[in-house]
Amino acid sequence: MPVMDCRMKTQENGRAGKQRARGLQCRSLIRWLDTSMASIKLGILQHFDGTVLKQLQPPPRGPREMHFYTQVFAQDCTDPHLLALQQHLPKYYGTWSTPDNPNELYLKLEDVARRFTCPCIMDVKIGRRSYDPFASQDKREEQIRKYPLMEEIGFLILGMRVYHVASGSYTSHEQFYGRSLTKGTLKTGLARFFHNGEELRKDAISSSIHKIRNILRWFEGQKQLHFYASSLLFVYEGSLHLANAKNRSEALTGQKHIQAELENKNNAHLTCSKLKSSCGQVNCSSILEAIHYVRKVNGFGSHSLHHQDKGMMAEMEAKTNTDVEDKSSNGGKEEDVEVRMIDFAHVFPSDSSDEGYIYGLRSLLFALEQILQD
Ligand SMILES: Nc1ncnc2c1ncn2[C@@H]1O[C@H](COP(=O)(O)OP(=O)(O)OP(=O)(O)O)[C@@H](O)[C@H]1O
Ligand SMILES: O=P(O)(O)O[C@@H]1[C@H](O)[C@H](O)[C@@H](OP(=O)(O)O)[C@H](OP(=O)(O)O)[C@H]1O
Repeated sequence: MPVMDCRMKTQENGRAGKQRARGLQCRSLIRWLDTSMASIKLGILQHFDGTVLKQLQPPPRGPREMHFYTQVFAQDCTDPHLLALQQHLPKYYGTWSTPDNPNELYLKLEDVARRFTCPCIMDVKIGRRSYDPFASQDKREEQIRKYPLMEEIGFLILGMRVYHVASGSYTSHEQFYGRSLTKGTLKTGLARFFHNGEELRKDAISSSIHKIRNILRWFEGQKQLHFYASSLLFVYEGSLHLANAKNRSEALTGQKHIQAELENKNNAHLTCSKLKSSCGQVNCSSILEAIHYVRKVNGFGSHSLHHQDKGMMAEMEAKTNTDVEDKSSNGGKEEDVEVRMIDFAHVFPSDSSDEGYIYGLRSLLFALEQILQD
């Protein structure tokens, strides 16, 4: 995989174009991996300590998202709804920046795909409207034009990447794929995410349904927040033999790996160890193929992160233990899949149920249940 020094080799409307627009400039410490996935909406900066970095968007979006994560993961948070919401989000480890540009902030988040060896990933925007109540008329029209069926269907596939077992490679679909789906083709379009070229991964569908139902329950029980243009991130293990045997052993080795990385925090020569260790097969690269890398060097990004890293280790440990316990109590099904809420640039306080998001979740559930039945 050729590594290019920050040459944005992608379409301007893709992820890299956006990052550039947001001012992510070439620095000797940040590299861009050349990849055919570049135009697909499945990318984010990754830190070598196992977290991902989401650059703060320009105001009001970025500060709003940061405020949301800060509120939900506040140490003194006692709000039962917010506490219950934590399990459905990537964990938040505060903000991050480089010493040479302390004003350029990133949200430091748990990498939801990290524990998977051959992660199949799908990003689905949820809700009947993908613009918030304060959006300009132009913005509304632009969003509606992109997917006029959003109101009726309640969700939109923004991108997916599926591991095909026979070829040992991935197939990808970018945003235009989701936008092309109609009520008539929606189920087939969605089912493609769960088809590995040989069989439909009904286990992954069932686990996803279970997780979506939990998120739906949270939404049905709360009246304080409304989410617009927010997504669900789906991840399941694409490698079949790993999917069966993975949880117990890999959770433990993954934990050891993170520990080793954190211990080597000041090692200037740390390279793509995650890539090598998490994905042994040549064609079986992880989400890392579609993302930027942050190379760790002395002092790079280590300021004010020490306690967060420790916190992360403790949480990883707890998570690992939970994984093992959950696996023994339910056969491991739900733990084979991640369904997490992401992208909170348009979350607003309210005093009513979020009917738009609830509609989207029910619609998505209905489609997945239909796929299983069919
Ligand atoms: N915590 C995470 N773990 C793993 N991958 C993530 C995580 N958060 C985001 N991603 C990946 O990064 C992509 C972009 O994330 P996100 O939607 O939050 O960014 P964004 O810039 O707000 O996107 P947009 O505004 O275009 O919808 C997601 O589609 C997903 O593939
Ligand atoms: O999928 P695409 O075609 O890339 O479209 C983008 C997508 O709808 C984002 O969700 C939206 O950001 P918000 O949800 O934050 O509005 C962005 O708005 P923008 O063009 O105003 O950045 C759109 O361009």
